[in-house]
Amino acid sequence: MVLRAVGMAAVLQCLPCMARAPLRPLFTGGPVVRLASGMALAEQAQQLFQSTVGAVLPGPMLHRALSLDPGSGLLKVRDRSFQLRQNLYLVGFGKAVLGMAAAAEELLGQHLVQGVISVPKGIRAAMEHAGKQEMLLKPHSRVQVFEGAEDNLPDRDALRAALAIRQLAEGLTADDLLLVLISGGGSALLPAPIPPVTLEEKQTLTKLLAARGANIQELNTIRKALSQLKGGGLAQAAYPAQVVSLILSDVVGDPVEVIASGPTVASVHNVQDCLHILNRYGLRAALPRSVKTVLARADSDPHRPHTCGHVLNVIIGSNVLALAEAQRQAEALGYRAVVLSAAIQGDVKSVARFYGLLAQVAGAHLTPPGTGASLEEEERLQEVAAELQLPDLQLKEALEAVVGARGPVCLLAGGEPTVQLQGSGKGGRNQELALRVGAELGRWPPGPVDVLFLSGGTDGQDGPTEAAGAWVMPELASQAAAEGLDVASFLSRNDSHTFFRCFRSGAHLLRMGLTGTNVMDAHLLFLRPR
Ligand SMILES: Nc1ncnc2c1ncn2[C@@H]1O[C@H](COP(=O)(O)OP(=O)(O)OP(=O)(O)O)[C@@H](O)[C@H]1O
Ligand SMILES: O=C(O)[C@H](O)CO
Repeated sequence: MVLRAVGMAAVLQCLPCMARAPLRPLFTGGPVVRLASGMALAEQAQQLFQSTVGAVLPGPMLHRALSLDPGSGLLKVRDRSFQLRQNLYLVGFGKAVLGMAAAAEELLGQHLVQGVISVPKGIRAAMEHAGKQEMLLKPHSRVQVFEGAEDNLPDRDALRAALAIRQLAEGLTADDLLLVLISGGGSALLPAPIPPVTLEEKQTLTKLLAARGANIQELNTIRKALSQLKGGGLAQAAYPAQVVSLILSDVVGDPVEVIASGPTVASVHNVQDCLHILNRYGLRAALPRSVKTVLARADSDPHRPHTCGHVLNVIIGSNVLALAEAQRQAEALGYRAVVLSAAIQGDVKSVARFYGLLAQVAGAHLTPPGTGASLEEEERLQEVAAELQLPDLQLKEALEAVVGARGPVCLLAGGEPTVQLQGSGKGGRNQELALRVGAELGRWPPGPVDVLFLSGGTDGQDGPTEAAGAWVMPELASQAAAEGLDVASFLSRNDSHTFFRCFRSGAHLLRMGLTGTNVMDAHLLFLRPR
């Protein structure tokens, strides 16, 4: 009751501040802690986040992955070469594909005959508005653009795009090379249900599975079984042309068969796998007749599984790559930097607890004996880490590095925690994580170490908000209380964005607009002994 009253007061108090607070650009947030270099810790954190995103922007990624010898027309992709002679075709689907296509056309345009891409509704206008010309195709581009899949759901526009992509692929010959640009969101942007399954039926099934908690592997296994193009179908349609897929990963572990439902990767799943998943989420009994028909047919279909021997699938950007760049930049700024994990998953509350304990334990290693965490906290940290089951976690290595550092430390991680929505507030998983970590950090007595935690979505948009994420320090809860903002109350409503818009007039929000890329989230934890 008390909490609710405080929360309402805070919201009311917030409204005027939201009305008058202008959106602050990145780098102008209220710096509080200064490093020896003179640059504020908050500024460094935001700069590092920008570097993380910068490493996986479409242009730099494409240029790293491809090289063209203009004289001979020889295209090199990794250790493979392809002869270009006006025989190049391009298709693409995903949230980051507009910028990828622009970069590809700039690099290979002289050989490009035709292209078709399927990208999210409104993305061209958003990029134009943000002045990101490098993400836009040139006026006389050979690439036809379809916009669709509003709210990340397959729709009629995306279906039209998928049919145009299929048509282009089916028209190719053995002399042609098909460049396929793939990024997250590609599944919804390439719907081509196998008849008699309809778009509406596929949409309903996808929504039901997602709402009942199916993970992306499960969801995409079902999508593949019901699609003409997913699970290797696109590669099959393009045969006998050579196919090169350039993939920007938005899935932990970069599994090519899962990202955008692997349209150029032969599916290894059978009907039993699908039935198992449908059973698990209580959907088997209520399946539409059309879905049952397609699943029943699948086992005896001579065209499946698709063969993909003519395909080269290449991951050109990922969370791992982005974190590696952030680590390099942090070390250039004088930090001892360690990548903890690129596979952070699990409930946001446990993830926040993990970072809170990590900050305390690492902080203790940086301060004189007796001023920091106890053995008990170290054990709690190990327990929480074990519960999260992060396959690639380098916790021991990170703590050893902290012990050896005796100076500023930056621990980096990435992935995609989940938020179980309970309230009707406005937020995203990054802002919620940051707010929860802020609350955790405030629970410990402050040691002689400055601490800052930042969480940001590399696509620049955290949930349905205009911010990419937020950054926090241990003083957050007490400073918020002084402004009449109760952190727990905002958290109970999943209202992290409203909190950060109010707190210090939005100074802790990361605002960079849509970045044109998407490799999940980045988490940066800075510790600096005073
Ligand atoms: N009020 C809220 N507070 C916290 N998290 C929220 C809130 N509303 C939505 N979300 C979370 O935001 C996520 C959806 O946002 P977003 O589009 O950024 O993620 P996504 O669908 O995983 O796409 P991408 O992988 O491109 O980032 C969901 O995980 C959802 O739980
Ligand atoms: O499109 C999809 O399937 C998801 O974004 C995972 O890549």
